[in-house]
Amino acid sequence: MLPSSPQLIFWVRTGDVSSAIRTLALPTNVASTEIRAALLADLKFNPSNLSFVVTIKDSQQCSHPLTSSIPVNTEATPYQVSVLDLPQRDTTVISELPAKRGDLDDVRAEIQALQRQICLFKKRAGHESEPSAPRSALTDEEAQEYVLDLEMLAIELGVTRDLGIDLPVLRRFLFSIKDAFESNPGPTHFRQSHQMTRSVFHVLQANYATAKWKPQDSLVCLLSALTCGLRRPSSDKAATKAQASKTNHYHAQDQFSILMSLFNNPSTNFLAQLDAIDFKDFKEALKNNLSILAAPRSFLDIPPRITNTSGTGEQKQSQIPSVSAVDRFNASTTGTTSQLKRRTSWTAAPKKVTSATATVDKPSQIATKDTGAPSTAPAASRNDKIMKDRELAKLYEKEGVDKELALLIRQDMLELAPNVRWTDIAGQEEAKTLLSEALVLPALMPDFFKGIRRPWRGILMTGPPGTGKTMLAKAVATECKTTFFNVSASTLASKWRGESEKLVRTLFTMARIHSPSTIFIDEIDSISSARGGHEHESSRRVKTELLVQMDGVGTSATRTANGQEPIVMVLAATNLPWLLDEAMRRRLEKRIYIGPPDQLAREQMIRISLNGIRVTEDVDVEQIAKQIAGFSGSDIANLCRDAAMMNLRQKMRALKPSQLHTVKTEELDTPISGNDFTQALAKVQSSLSGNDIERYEQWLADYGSA
Ligand SMILES: Nc1ncnc2c1ncn2[C@@H]1O[C@H](COP(=O)(O)OP(=O)(O)OP(=O)(O)O)[C@@H](O)[C@H]1O
Repeated sequence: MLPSSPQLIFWVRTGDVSSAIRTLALPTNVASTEIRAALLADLKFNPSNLSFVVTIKDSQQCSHPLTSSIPVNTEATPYQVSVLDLPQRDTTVISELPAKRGDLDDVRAEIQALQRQICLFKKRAGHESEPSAPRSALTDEEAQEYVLDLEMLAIELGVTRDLGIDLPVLRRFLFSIKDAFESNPGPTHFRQSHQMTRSVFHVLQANYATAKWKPQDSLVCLLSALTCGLRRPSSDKAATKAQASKTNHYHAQDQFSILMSLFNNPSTNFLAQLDAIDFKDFKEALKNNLSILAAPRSFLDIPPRITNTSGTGEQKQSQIPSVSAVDRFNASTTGTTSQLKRRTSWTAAPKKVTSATATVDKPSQIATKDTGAPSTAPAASRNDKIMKDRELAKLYEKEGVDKELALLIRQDMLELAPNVRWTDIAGQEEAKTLLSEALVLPALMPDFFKGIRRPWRGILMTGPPGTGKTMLAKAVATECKTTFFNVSASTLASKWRGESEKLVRTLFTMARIHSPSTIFIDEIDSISSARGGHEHESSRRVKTELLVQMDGVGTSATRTANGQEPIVMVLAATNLPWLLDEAMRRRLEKRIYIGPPDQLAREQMIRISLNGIRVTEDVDVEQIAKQIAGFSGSDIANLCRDAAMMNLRQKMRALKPSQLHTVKTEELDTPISGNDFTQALAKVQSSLSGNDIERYEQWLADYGSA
């Protein structure tokens, strides 16, 4: 049975499964790299033989206390000790013991820290187990995450494929279980059930081949673990009545009837096979669910053989899962309100239908209706996206990416389509060539770009404000088809204080996963100015983490799907290069100057700015460009904007307020004239000074590398 109160679960993960099994005296058929046991949490360090003693009770609490001495002087993979705090859903790795025999004091300190943390966890768990402790409801995002995760487990085991179960059916089922948990508050929560299901999955995966289980057995296993917290109404009639009146009964019916629609023939020999496995928690859960399956008539007031299309009036309603969460989920994966509306109306419809064939849609019907259109193409593309998301989620999990931070990074920093092309940028030819070479060639010839030819770890773009540094970074991402992470260093240091180092780590891990990627760090000076006594401790730590991560770029052990080293280019920009400290400067190996545009680039810029706008013949672009020598790119953009508005402003000024509403666009949309430019030129000044430029040139002469 699932624990009714929060518990600590102690995991010992080792690289060598057999040695862990030996060491912990666990049953040998638990052939998983993750060995689970309820924690008695006696962890003592024995300095005389450099070992720690862990005493573990099995999950039935105290039937087989296991005491074992685990050597910490192993040369093997380090032991990783985690505490899983069930109500919190997170597994917290609280310590990683040294892999090699180190300094005795280090090991002792490590163990002591571990003990302190276990105490803390215990206290917290004790506190949270008080009956009055409120249980936080699942957010939509969490629910989506769990459901996606569970779908992935089912897919990974191959059961969906082997049983031909449509994903929409499975998803509706999973959401209905989640809903049932929420409206049927019991000792167990959906979060715990999800965690339980994961544990079951690991055992299933390890035994799948050897035990020769049928796919439906595995799926029953997973679903049983998931639903075991949902108790069927007690045999006590009064209690049953009370429960039914609270609609618990119907929620249980929901999950049961869908389960039945998936498995009309639950395996009969399954329990016998299961006896070979010492995994009491889920065996108990499974028994509960199989007994429900075996007694449909007593539990549900419906005919014994339930198919997707059977049922009567009220049962029909009860069998329709609560799909609001499904809709929200699907909407969030496809992102269109109209589709959401269509689906909502579809899901609401069966309640009104009285025909005996309208209870639960067949998988094929659901697949079609779910897209809101008869065509299968949108469904295919959405499925592609879901599969892609799933693969990504798997990779994130494999690489230990914190899900919440990943979400924040995706929301705040990941720009999917910057949509700036090289041709949108006037001049800066050298920078364009250098940037595309630095990124494109290593991707094309990874074998060549090794050793001394390894790609640049980082490139610094420096120059006065408004000269196109940000545009260049975006164009790199568009033209070189890389994933683009746009990070403002000052935001990183301020907004994320406390979490910033972790954020930096997560950012780089994600960049490797999404390789080839560009991480653009604007205003790098704000995070990496030369160390001074006044430097904030947390900024210093963020900077250090950034340096560490940049060192890892190009030397990562993480490989892409095709076995290549991930390509992550750090592109930094600053208007104040002289503030950069030496450590950062060294890592930004290529340092290039993005200066104000020359005559040709200014002409180009004017043409780009006026693209699609009518101009009169007296506009002499070459002449204007000469007049604005020393202007930055953004100054030129402002000039053109001003010139384009000049005529309009004058016309608007001549109109009375009442005429403003009736004036036609064509009347205002007149071509830009040479005179407009003359007037605009009188107003717009260059934002750059000669001294500034000299300072950049001096810095580039000292430290530049392009
Ligand atoms: N070379 C250029 N080609 C076309 N437009 C440019 C160019 N340089 C600057 N601009 C214009 O100036 C605006 C600002 O450019 P951008 O933000 O890339 O400059 P920046 O060098 O990153 O400035 P800052 O250092 O202030 O962040 C752009 O939106 C664009 O309109």
